[in-house]
Amino acid sequence: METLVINRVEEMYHHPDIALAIGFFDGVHQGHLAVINQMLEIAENKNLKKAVMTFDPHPSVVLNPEKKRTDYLTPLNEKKRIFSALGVDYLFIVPFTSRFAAMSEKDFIRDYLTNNHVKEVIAGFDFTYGKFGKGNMLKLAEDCQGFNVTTVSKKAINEEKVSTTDIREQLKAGHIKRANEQLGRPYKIAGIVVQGEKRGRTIGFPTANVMPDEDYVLPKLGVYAVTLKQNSTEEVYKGVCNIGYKPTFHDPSKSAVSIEVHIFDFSDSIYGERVEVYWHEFLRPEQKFSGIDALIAQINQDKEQAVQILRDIK
Ligand SMILES: Cc1cc2nc3c(=O)[nH]c(=O)nc-3n(C[C@H](O)[C@H](O)[C@H](O)COP(=O)(O)O)c2cc1C
Ligand SMILES: Nc1ncnc2c1ncn2[C@@H]1O[C@H](COP(=O)(O)OP(=O)(O)O)[C@@H](O)[C@H]1O
Repeated sequence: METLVINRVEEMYHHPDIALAIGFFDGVHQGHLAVINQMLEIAENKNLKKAVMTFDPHPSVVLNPEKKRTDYLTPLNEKKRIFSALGVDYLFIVPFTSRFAAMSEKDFIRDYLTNNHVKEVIAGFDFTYGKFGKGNMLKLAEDCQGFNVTTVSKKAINEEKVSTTDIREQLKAGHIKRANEQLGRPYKIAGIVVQGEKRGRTIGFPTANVMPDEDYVLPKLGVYAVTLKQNSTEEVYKGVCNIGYKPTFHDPSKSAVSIEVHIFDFSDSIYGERVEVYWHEFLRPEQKFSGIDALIAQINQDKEQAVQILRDIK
C-alpha cells in the first residue's frame, strides 16, 4: 500500500484510476468495514485501484475544540496497518486544517475527487464534506463530475447503530464485549514493554508494563482478561491485565496510569519488545488493598477467572 500525506493537492494526482472510500474511519468498525468492502468490490468489478481517503487529526480538533478528540480507537498507524491488510493500494491522508475545513463543496469535489482520477466514490450515509460540513451524500451524487457515488447504509447490531462514539463509551464503561461486537474483533492497544518498579516478580506475578506507542482510548480502569501478541515472534499468549494507578502502592493523584499484563506460563524477558494487547473481558475495578497478601490473593482469583474466560480463545 502506498501512503500519501497530502500537503498540496497536486501531490496526489500521480496514480491510475481509483475507487475511493472516504471517511475518518476511527475504529475501522463493522460500519466502516461495510464501506471499505463495498469499495473493494466495486474496484474489483471495474478494474480500478483500491483507495481510501482519511483525515488527520480528527475534524473535532479544528471544528469543535471543546469536544476535541485526541485519543483514538485506531490511531493513524493502526488504521494504516488495517487498510494495508485489507488490500488497499493507496491511502490518502489529508491533514485536517482550518484551511481544508473552510473549502467549498465544489472545490473539494474538483481538487480531491475529479482531478484525483477518482471514478467511484464510496462513503457512509452520514459522510459530510466542505465548509460547515454542508455537503452530504445526496449533494455529492448531484454534483459529482467524472465519478459515480455509492452510499453505504447504516450498519446496526440489535437495532443499535454501530458507531465510534458508542464504542468509546462502551470501552470507558468496561463493556468490552459490546465494544468488540461493534468492532468485529477484540479492541487492541499496541505498545512497547518498558521497565516498571520490579515489584511484580517479588509477588509472584511479573507484569509486562506496556507503554502505548500512540494515543489510544484507554478502557475503564481495572482488571481484564487479555491476550498479548509478541510482534517479533507473532506468538499470542493469554494473560490478565491491570490498567490503573496501583492504588495499593501509589497516590492516584500523583501517578500515571500503567497497563500491566501478567502472561500465563511465560518467563522470558521481553523489555523493549513491541506487543499488542487484545482486550476480551472486564473482571473488576482496581482496588486499594490493605497489604500485599490481600493483593496477591485477589490476583490469584483474577488469574483463575481469566483462564476460564479465555479457555476457548486460541
Ligand atoms: C491481575 C492484576 C490485578 C491487579 N490489581 C491491582 C489492584 O486492584 N490494586 C493495585 O493497587 N494494584 C493492582 N495490580 C498491580 C500490582 O500492584 C502491580 O502489578 C505490581 O505492583 C507490580 O508492579 P511492577 O510491574 O511495576 O513491578 C494488579 C496487577 C495484576 C497483574
Ligand atoms: N509471566 C510474565 N508476564 C509478564 N512479564 C514477564 C513474565 N515473565 C517474565 N517477564 C518479564 O519480566 C518483566 C516483568 O517483571 P516485573 O518484576 O513486573 O518488572 P517491571 O516492574 O520492570 O515490569 C516483564 O517486562 C518481562 O520482560
